[in-house]
Amino acid sequence: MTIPTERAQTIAHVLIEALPYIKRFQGKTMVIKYGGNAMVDEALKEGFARDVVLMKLVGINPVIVHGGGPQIGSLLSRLGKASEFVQGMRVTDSETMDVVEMVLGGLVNKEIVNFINRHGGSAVGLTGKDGDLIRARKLLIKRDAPELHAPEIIDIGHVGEVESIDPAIIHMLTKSNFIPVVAPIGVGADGHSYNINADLVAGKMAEVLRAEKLLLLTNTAGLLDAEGQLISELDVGRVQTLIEEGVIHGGMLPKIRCAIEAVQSGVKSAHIIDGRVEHAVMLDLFTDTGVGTLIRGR
Ligand SMILES: Nc1ncnc2c1ncn2[C@@H]1O[C@H](COP(=O)(O)OP(=O)(O)O)[C@@H](O)[C@H]1O
Ligand SMILES: CC(=O)N[C@@H](CCC(=O)OP(=O)(O)O)C(=O)O
Repeated sequence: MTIPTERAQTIAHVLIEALPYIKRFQGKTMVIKYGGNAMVDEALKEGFARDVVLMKLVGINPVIVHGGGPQIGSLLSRLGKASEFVQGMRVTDSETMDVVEMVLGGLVNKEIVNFINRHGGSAVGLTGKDGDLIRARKLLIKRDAPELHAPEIIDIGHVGEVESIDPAIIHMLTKSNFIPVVAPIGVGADGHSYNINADLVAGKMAEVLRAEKLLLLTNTAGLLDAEGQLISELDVGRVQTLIEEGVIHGGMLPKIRCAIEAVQSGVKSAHIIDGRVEHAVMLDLFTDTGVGTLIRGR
C-alpha cells in the first residue's frame, strides 16, 4: 500500500508535533481506568486498544484498570436480580459477588485483553488475586444526616476497599513489555473475594506505581457543574460544597475522591475524560491541558 504524498506529509507533521510529548512521557507509567460506561461501542473499544498499543510502542507504560458496572448489571438483571447502589457502591451479597467475579475477571477482562492483542499489543489480564496484587478489607459506608445523632454505618456486603497493592507482578509484566489489564477484585486476609469500585483500585494503583498520570475514562465530558458545564480544572477546595449541593453524586463520587487522593499522594495529575470520544486517551496525552477535567498535583 502506498500513501499519496500529501497524506504522507500530514502524517509526518502530526508525528513531529507529537514528539515533545512522546519525549516527556517516555518511560513513565500511566494508569488508565477504563469505565464500564465507556466500553459500550465496538469502534470505541478498538480506538481505545489502538491508543494503548501506541502508548506502549512509544515507550510509555500503560496499566489498565477496568470497570464493568453496566455489564454486571445486565447479567444480574438476566438472572432476575436488581442492582442497588449506596454512595456509588454496588450492594454485593454472596450471589452478586459470584456474578461480579465472573463478569469482571472473565468476560470483561478477557475482552479488553483480546482487543489489545488483536491490535498489536501483548496484554495480560489479572484480578487482584493474581500475584497477590490487591489485598482488600471490607468497606463500611458512613451515612450522616441531620436526623441522626451519630453517623450510621451501612454494611453493603462483599464490597472492599484497597488495603494494599503489591506491584511486583505489574513491574514484572511491564519490564517484559506486556500491558497489564487489572480487574478490580481484591482478596481479604480471610481469603474471600471483595468487589472493589474500579476507580478506587485505579487511584491506589497510580499511587503505588508513582504514575505520571491517572486517566479516568467515563461517559460524561468530565466533571460537570450545576449548570451542566464542564469544569476543565478542578479546584479541590470546591469539592466538598459540590458534594453537599448534590452536584457530584453517584458514580462520580468515588471517581473524584480517588483522583484527589491520588494527586495528593504524588501522582502528577488526574484527568476525568470522555471515553465516548474516539481516541480520548491520545487527545489527552497530546495536548497541554488535556481534555475533560484536570486535577493537578502539587
Ligand atoms: N457532577 C457530575 N458530573 C458528571 N457526571 C456526574 C456528576 N455527578 C454524578 N455524575 C454521574 O456519574 C456518572 C459516571 O460514573 P459511573 O456511572 O460510575 O461511570 P463509569 O462506569 O465510567 O465509572 C455519570 O454518567 C453521571 O451520571
Ligand atoms: C463496589 C462496586 O460498586 N464495584 C463495581 C465494580 C465495577 C466498576 O467499578 O465498574 P464501573 O467503573 O464501570 O462503574 C460494581 O460492582 O459495579
